[in-house]
Amino acid sequence: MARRKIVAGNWKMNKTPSEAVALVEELKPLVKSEDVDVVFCVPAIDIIPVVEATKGTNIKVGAENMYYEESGAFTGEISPAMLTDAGVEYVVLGHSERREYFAETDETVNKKMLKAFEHGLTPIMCCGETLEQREQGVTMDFIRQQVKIGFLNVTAEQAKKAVIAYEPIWAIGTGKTASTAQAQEVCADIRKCIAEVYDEATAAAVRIQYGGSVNADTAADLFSQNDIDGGLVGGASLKADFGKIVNYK
Ligand SMILES: O=C[C@H](O)COP(=O)(O)O
Repeated sequence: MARRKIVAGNWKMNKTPSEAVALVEELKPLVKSEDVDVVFCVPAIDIIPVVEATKGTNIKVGAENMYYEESGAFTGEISPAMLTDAGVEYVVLGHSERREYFAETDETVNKKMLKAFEHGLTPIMCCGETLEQREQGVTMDFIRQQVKIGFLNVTAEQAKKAVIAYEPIWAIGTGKTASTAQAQEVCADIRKCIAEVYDEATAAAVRIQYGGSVNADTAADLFSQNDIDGGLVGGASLKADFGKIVNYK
């Protein structure tokens, strides 16, 4: 069965609540699609107004992070139940910016993955190598480790619903997109890794996005690769171009 494409915008730390609503209103008519799942992953404080503003559209709302505990004395954190209660369906986990600036590790990402599934949230688990790792030829060893630890104790049934975002760190926010061949090669190997950990059926079901300077000019080539099922888009998700990326065909 063909995998359904999924194009998600990661707004990162951009847009106040009122700006968020204005952006949703601008993008709403542009991101209509019958064939593509469209997700807006927004800052925590924007979630409630964005859920409200996207009602009745094809747009799903995602969070950019969450904590792995149910509730309690974890000042500043957001629980999975808070997200689901607010109408969130997706959650970005282990973005490289969180790994770099907020000390996220493969182990904490794994805890978050398990908790997200427990609450019926769909994780978009990010992985990707640095430029140094690519130059040293250890890209796949590194990514395989991120994927294997991230999916530890995740069942095959859960894994089938997961989204993995391959984001080479050197391509994020740099304007330097990975070539379609580079992106396809890594996404295919991630799928192979999932097949080794689980089975072919699970590997065939999991959706793998590419992320890193995706724009309206590069989306069509990238998203038409065999193992690339859409994109996780940063900068270009904050402008009208996002509509062109969703409707890349
Ligand atoms: O999550 C999105 C990625 O970090 C890509 O960001 P970018 O499209 O601005 O390069």
